[in-house]
Amino acid sequence: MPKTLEGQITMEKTPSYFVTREAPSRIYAMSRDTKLIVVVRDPVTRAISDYTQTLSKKPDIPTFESLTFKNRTTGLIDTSWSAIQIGIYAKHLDNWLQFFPMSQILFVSGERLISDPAGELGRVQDFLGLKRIITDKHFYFNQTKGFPCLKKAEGSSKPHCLGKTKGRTHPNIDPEVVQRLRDFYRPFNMKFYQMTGHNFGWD
Ligand SMILES: Nc1ncnc2c1ncn2[C@@H]1O[C@H](COP(=O)(O)OS(=O)(=O)O)[C@@H](OP(=O)(O)O)[C@H]1O
Repeated sequence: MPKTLEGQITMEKTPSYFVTREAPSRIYAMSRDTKLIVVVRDPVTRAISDYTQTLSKKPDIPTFESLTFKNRTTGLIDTSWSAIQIGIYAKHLDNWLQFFPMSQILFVSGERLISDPAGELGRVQDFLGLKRIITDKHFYFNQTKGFPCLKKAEGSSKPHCLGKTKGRTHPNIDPEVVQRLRDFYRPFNMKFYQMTGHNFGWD
């Protein structure tokens, strides 16, 4: 991490930190005052999104449905598959709470980041002790992209949407498999809502 002067905030983003066993102790050893921000979305959609990303790089992988189960007949879910494992948020959060208090962790709703980006970024700015500089005025909904985009990119006067790898069309997944995954995640989601004191509305 670069050195940070008084009055500056240094940010670093790595999606895999949240699910990496050693990350909390290492970050704690670096600075126990670090504020942590995690974007979470419905773990079922997250798993399908994860699969879609892998599929775009390796088109020959097995179907989502076959990777989901250890045994399709018994309906036993393969929790060792990372696309499934990452969505067990309560388990990962437990690991972080061994080192950091909840007051130092902000969970941003991935769903609200799309439906109300300014509102969600308002929470981020408050959490970081910043003035609410980014507001509704900075966003517009781009019909072609199907997502909110910035009216002006940093250092430019032109609108800016995220790239092609963000907001891909997901493949259709067998609704029975989706339902089985919903049932699988429900208790973990409930635990996560309890731990964070926030109902993310995934059920
Ligand atoms: N404004 C805007 N534009 C485009 N996409 C948006 C936006 N806000 C949130 N999202 C969602 O971000 C998802 C991709 O982010 P990732 O977390 O996969 O990115 S990362 O590669 O792990 O950093 C991506 O997931 P997919 O839809 O599965 O591609 C989007 O749903």
